Amino acid sequence: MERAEQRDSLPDTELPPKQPELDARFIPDNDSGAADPRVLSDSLRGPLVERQPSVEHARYTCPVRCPQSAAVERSMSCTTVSTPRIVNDLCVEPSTQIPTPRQIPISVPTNLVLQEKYAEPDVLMYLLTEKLKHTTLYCAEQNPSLHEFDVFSQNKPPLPALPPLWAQSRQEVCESFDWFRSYQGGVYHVRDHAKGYLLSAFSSSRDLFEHDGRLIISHGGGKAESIHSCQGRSMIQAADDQLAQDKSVRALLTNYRQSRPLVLLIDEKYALFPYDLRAKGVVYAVLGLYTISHVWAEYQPANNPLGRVVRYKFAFQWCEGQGEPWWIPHKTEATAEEAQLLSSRTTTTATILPSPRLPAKIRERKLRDTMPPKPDPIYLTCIACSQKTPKVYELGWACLNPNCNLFWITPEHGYLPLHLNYNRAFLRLSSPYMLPANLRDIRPGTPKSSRDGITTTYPFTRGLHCKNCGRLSCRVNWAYWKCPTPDCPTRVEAVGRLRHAKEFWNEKLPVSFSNHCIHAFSEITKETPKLFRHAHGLGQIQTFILPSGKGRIHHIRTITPEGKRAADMIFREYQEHASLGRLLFRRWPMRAHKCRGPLLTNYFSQNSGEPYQYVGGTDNTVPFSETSSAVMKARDLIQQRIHQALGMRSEFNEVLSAAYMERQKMAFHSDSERGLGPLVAGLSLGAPALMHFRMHHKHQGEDEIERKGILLTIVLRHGDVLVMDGAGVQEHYEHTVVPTNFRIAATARKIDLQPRKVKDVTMALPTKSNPSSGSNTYPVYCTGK
Ligand SMILES: O=C(O)CCC(=O)C(=O)O
Repeated sequence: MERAEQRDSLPDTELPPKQPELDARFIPDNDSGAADPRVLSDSLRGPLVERQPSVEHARYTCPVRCPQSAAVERSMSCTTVSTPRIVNDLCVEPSTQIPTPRQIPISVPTNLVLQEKYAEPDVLMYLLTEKLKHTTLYCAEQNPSLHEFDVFSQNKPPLPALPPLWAQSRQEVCESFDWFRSYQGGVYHVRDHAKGYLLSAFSSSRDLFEHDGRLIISHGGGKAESIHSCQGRSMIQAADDQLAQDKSVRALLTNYRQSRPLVLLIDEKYALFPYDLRAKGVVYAVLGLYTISHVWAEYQPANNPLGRVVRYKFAFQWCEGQGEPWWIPHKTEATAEEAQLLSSRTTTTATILPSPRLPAKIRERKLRDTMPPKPDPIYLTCIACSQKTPKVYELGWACLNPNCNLFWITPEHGYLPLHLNYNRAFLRLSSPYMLPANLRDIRPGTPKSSRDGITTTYPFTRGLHCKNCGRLSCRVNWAYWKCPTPDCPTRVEAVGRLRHAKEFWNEKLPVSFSNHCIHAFSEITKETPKLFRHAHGLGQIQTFILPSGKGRIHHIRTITPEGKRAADMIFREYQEHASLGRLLFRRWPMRAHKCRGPLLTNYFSQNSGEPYQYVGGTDNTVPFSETSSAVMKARDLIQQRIHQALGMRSEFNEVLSAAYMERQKMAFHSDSERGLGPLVAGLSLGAPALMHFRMHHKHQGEDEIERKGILLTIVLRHGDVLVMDGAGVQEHYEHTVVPTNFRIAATARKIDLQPRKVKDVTMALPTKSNPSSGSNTYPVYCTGK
């Protein structure tokens, strides 16, 4: 059962999701209690100086001076509940009445650091409630009640109003907001510059949200420790140094050099944002445009053999010209002090108003920070590499160029320690960056009807920005866009003219062959093509034979124009009925995927006849008696062609109709739902498509070519019928269909009508490199016995 979820590949640019980083400061010691040279002491070891581990370096002082101990040795980190644990710089003595521990695996975000990857739920609860009010912990346990702890959101005030741009799923953002179209990475970059940057849970030390969010410091560029799925097994990939030439870092550095603004977004896990987004049902919110005011590199502790990694840090400053950040409540009257500050500022546009909510102490600090800079120079030049580096930390200046021999070394104190405070002068806002007028409004426009009446082009696949509630959403329905926020009335009709098949006759194929291509390693053979006669002329049949009796694939083509007439009429009828609402083409949520929030199929579909669980199940099924006549005509034509060309009688009781707009496709999958008959046949209408076959991921061997390669490609044209003949085709192969333009397909199957029962099956999930990798378990229906 590997299907609907795989049909809809994530965009090819995507990377596996970021995983939380572990903090190497607290890796348990070896049994002897002696310091492990691999583990960082309180000064991070650099590449040049070999330091001998010493007991002194193996001790940490508890910064909150808890009553139990003033200093905790790393060697004390063990798994018993009575032992002190070190959590995010806090020495924590768990309560003695903790009930029997039950070990559960947890994934640890960077701002909650446990010594080991296992902890008892009660200890976690204790830590969370008693010590870590500002921490979000995501517990990857099976028990849904323990699935997510969000202690921080409990302590944040609810978001006072909806943001001007927000969404509930990553797909909603990516499909409707051109500044951020990365499904899994945190940096969206195009042609070497960054357009969008997502702030999420995986923060690192000294990430900051200052000046009410006008200054945000974050580490960017990936390479965090991550968990990868490999043939069903999870494997940890250690964190690695970020390099200036890594794609994301390089793009951000380009923005910095060119003072090119980019958009910052947050999700509801971003702990430094002062409001709880979830209170308003917001999962993603667009903050606005920022420029990068400073870039530097740091050592961060990491769970890798060196115990540390290089991380690039970026200081993002709010661009003036966008008005006041939307999350700052409007202030009615400025105090005399603030009025003075306002008049002293050089900017002519929006100015900083301290939020009325902020306590007086913070207001004072803000005022101090925004005073004109003291003579203290922020940037100094390194004597070794001649690069200018800002004085980032209070302790002293250090070269922060990771390629320099003096990286991370201060002239006065040697290696910088782990615990560092920022130099306050460094945190002052730099001179404001004024946005060019054309950038001041980043809200997407409303979809426009096209002048030529064609509404199947790529821009019409994009989502909607609701002018009423600010929600970004996907286009779910064929006939209209609708804002999904309950009670929001926004609806935009998508009326377009019907398209004729002949408009696609001259579509260019992205391949050099015109009918098919068999890979040399595939062992697939083909029979000599045969002609056959049908009511309106001649057709041709080409049969491909899969090795070891795994099945056959028949490509039935109608070669005379008269033969295409039936297909022309069905194509037209499909479109008419879809625009009249007699055929409800829509996109369906997939049940297993790696993205946050629901993920919709890439194409529109409607199922007719018997329920087909893969795409929408019974929700997406209209009985044949009520379905559009286009569907019934498509089924009849498929059955006729099979009879005329192959001499076989077939009677299909289910038809999945799929409509693809420009750039939409169905990703690799196999039609192996239990209860499906061995014959699956599809009619192609409209633009041509490439249908590729490759080995099923279950049967992929060690051989790289066999594993990755496409073994057979068939060009499907308007009116063609493609028949997959034999259960072995689905068992051993996967297929994908990539249309060149607007296309409709009707795929018919015979579904066993025996009562079905729910059963757990493991199905694969799409990834960038292998759309069928990974696994996940969810209930599907299958035949009884
Ligand atoms: O012809 C198409 O569009 C692909 C249909 C298909 O692969 C399916 O429905 O399983």
